[in-house]
Amino acid sequence: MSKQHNLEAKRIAGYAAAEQVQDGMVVGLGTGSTAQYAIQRVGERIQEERIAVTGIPTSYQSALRAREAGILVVDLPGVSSIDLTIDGADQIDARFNLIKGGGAAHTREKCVADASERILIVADATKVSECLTAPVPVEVVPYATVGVGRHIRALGGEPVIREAVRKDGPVITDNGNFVLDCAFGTINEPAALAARLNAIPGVLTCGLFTEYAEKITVLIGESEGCRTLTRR
Ligand SMILES: O=C[C@H](O)[C@H](O)[C@H](O)COP(=O)(O)O
Repeated sequence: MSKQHNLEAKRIAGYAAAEQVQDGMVVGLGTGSTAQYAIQRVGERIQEERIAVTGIPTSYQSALRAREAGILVVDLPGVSSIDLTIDGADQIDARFNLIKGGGAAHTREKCVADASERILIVADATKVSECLTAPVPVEVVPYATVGVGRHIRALGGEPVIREAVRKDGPVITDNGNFVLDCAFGTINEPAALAARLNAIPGVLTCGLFTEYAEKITVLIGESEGCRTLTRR
């Protein structure tokens, strides 16, 4: 898939998800290039249809984009529940386990997912895979980085500290932490791995989302339109 086709697929998925937002909803706003299209389209619908939407951002990126789009933004502690969250993913398996955190936002994304009644995952077709195989982002308290790396190697992973692109040194998350990208090869038991990773002292959250399949709908953008994926 060319970069242009890929962006168009993301736009189609993001826009389709935004159409599911209804007047009066509290909506979780995901992070990343696909979720940004949904934010943009929700903003347009607020202008065009005069619907009332309260947006709950999952990152500074989504808070800023939502503000630009004219969406009223409230932080997560300001609401008791979220009607619908629209978010992207780095990989989606056949059972709707996810790998998230390519944008280092997975901790807040998981908090928002947890508070949500329904979750729309928007992606292009390259994100769909029978099993999870992509590196797992793990948010780590900087003080604990070396020890966490040792635990991850003992679990069979190969951790790499994520480097910033336009700054020397590590990526710093919105929570002030580092991210270790951890390659495990094919992940046969994602829930068990997530539990082990999340139990390491100094780990804030790993990017494996394994507990939300029941409330997830996956929308895949394609040149002919948007396809809803069936969970197996
Ligand atoms: O931390 C970032 C998020 O989990 C993103 O939703 C994920 O990385 C997908 O991003 P994109 O839509 O840009 O591929």
